Amino acid sequence: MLVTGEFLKKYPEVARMAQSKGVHPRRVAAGEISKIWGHSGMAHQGIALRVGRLSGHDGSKLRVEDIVSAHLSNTSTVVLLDRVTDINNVGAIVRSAACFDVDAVILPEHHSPSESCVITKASSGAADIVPVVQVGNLVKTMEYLKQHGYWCYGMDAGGDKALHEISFCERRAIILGSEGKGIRRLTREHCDHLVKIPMSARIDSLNRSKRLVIAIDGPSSSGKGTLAKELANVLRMQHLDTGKLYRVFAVKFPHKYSQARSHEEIRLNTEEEEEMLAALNNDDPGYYSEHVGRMASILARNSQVRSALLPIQRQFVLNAPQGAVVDGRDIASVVCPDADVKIFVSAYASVRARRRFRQLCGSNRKAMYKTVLFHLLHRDIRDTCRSSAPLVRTEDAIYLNNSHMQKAAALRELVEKIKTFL
Ligand SMILES: Nc1ncnc2c1ncn2[C@@H]1O[C@H](COP(=O)(O)OP(=O)(O)O)[C@@H](O)[C@H]1O
Ligand SMILES: Nc1ccn([C@H]2C[C@H](O)[C@@H](COP(=O)(O)OP(=O)(O)O)O2)c(=O)n1
Repeated sequence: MLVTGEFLKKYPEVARMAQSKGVHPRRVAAGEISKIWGHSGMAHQGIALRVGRLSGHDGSKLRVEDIVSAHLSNTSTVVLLDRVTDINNVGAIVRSAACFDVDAVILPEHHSPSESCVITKASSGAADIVPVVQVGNLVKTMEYLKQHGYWCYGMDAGGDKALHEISFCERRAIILGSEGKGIRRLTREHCDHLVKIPMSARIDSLNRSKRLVIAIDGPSSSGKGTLAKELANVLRMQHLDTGKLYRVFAVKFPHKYSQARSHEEIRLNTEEEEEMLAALNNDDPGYYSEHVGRMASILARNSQVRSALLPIQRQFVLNAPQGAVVDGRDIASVVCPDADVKIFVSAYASVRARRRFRQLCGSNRKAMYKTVLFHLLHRDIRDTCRSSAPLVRTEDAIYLNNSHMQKAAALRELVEKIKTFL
């Protein structure tokens, strides 16, 4: 044991305890400990103790099998780190794991801080409470855990469920990804669930004081609705899904369209407008069917319909005290031409069709990829080639093609760009 004079003055009892165990502290200068320690990014507090390797019950290196067999018949939580490279983060996770009664923290041998002494130090000793196990292959470890009754939950900003919506199984493996990049693709594919933590923490970092209007346009299934919703969430703004407004119109007031003579104004009275606005908060899956989407796209070609819906959209934006994120087809060009930020979101048609196909399968609706692609291409043509307020990319719009981006990455990129407008 090496200790500095300062440490001894502050904690004389530590030296007494060590001596009672047969360990004799040697007094050294702080620099000597720094030299032995060798990790310039991490300070020491004036004491160093050389110990044997962190080990399992039989003195060998601890393995995942040991953890599993020690918790065969009961509830168990293990945490897996997928390339978390920052030692301070590893330390903080091990400390949290000790607080939450986690049975082990598992990390890959490569691409993780490997020296047990560093992990012990960074975790402020919590690594003595929670076993830290290093494995050769994280995915194989997940498979092994699954065979032994564990469910794998990947923490991913693009996850489908929020943390508070998940009821965890009794035996669970929580997978945390690396700083910035998150969980790797293969690891993610082996997760049973992807869970996100609602992102309110980012709001402060954006430090927003200005009222903003953000216009987002893009073709069907480009992800504009998902991005608009998340942005509104992050920026604490109202979200207006104008496509939904057209869908609601197609469901509730198709007769207004069919009965209107050409060039006759379509009128919606106050109650009808309120009914439409109320329906925006109605999550009835009927509104999202392919049939209603097609109807909406057909009605949306008509300039009388567009004129009837325009004041509702503009009023919504005017009434939003913190501003609004509005998504649709003609937002930057017609609804909010003075928007502070304009964004055009796109993705290749095949990618969009796959997303829509998955969405339909996920909501238990019958779908064939080819049919979905066919309808989507038709919708693209209708929405971009119509004479009244077609889908266009305005010159001043930020362009985002998210074909090869996860939802979280696309959101991150937009947040970074929007920061420059704050
Ligand atoms: N970057 C992305 N990667 C994978 N799937 C995505 C991405 N963005 C959106 N999705 C999914 O694609 C589907 C359509 O997205 P949505 O936001 O509704 O598109 P839009 O509003 O442009 O029609 C949804 O199921 C959504 O979860
Ligand atoms: N601002 C808008 C929003 C939607 N529309 C039309 C065109 C779209 O095909 C339909 C349905 O829009 P919606 O955004 O719900 O469709 P997708 O979710 O992108 O498939 O409404 C429009 O013309 N102008």
